[in-house]
Amino acid sequence: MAIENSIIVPAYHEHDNIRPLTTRLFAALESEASSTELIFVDDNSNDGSVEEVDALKAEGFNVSIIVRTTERGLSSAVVRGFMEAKGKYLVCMDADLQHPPERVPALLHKLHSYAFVLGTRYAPGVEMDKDWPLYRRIISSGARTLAVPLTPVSDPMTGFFGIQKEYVTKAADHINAQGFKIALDILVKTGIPSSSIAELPFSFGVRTVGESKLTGKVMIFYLEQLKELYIYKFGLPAIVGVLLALVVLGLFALVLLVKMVV
Ligand SMILES: Nc1nc2c(ncn2[C@@H]2O[C@H](COP(=O)(O)OP(=O)(O)O[C@H]3O[C@H](CO)[C@@H](O)[C@H](O)[C@@H]3O)[C@@H](O)[C@H]2O)c(=O)[nH]1
Ligand SMILES: [Mg+2]
Repeated sequence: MAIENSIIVPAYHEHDNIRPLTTRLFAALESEASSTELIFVDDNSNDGSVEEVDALKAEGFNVSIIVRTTERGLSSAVVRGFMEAKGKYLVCMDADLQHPPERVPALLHKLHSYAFVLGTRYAPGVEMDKDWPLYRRIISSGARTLAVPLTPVSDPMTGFFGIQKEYVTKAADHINAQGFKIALDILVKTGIPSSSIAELPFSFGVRTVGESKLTGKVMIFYLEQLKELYIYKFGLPAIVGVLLALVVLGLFALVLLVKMVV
């Protein structure tokens, strides 16, 4: 059967999550399983992930693994997976089961009618796992606030989303594959209108096996990515103009304050 759907999973040291993700995903897909491929994009983890994928393939699952040896990084791994995908409908999700495979069919269903479907953790009826650490919640909401001027979506930080392949192809030359926030980059660079974007609430789980790869370096990458996206969206002169206006307003307020006090 022709492949309609491609599920792309960036994976680094995720050996223990590969089997549960694959079996849960294909079980959830039911009749759509035969038209779906699952692609892991691994950065030379050397942890038995390749052998696990081979075993799953031998059991009949349509799963493959791309092993990159000269590149590293979440977003560039996703871009690589998108480029290799055969399907018209592309889904990106994490390997660590924080994105429930059982929500993929609903996401694919919406993707038939919308160019972009965003898995959101900020919607009525869904919740963060209570065990998600407070410091991660604070970082996430700060990062989310900084992205507000860039996109109207409720969860620009999400790593769980779907996109029709034609839109990736159009944006391919502009996507910044450096950082962790590929959904945000695609949303800004493709300029997909709000009317073509749907949201799908999901409950964000806690990683139970393996470790998060979020580091200070990743946060710096995020700030650099934001700078690039602001310039991309609003243009450098507009950004400089707003900054200058803020400085002038600040000085004006300071002068008023000094006059009131003196
Ligand atoms: N190939 C590859 N995969 C990577 C790399 N770094 C991380 N990954 C994979 O990318 C996924 C997310 O990485 P985590 O380490 O689990 O990230 P997180 O801190 O839990 O962040 C997640 O939550 C965010 C929301 O707060 C998401 O926005 C983000 O995309 C990610 O899903 C996992 O499948 C992980 O193996 C890398 O350098 N290379
Ligand atoms: Mg994670």
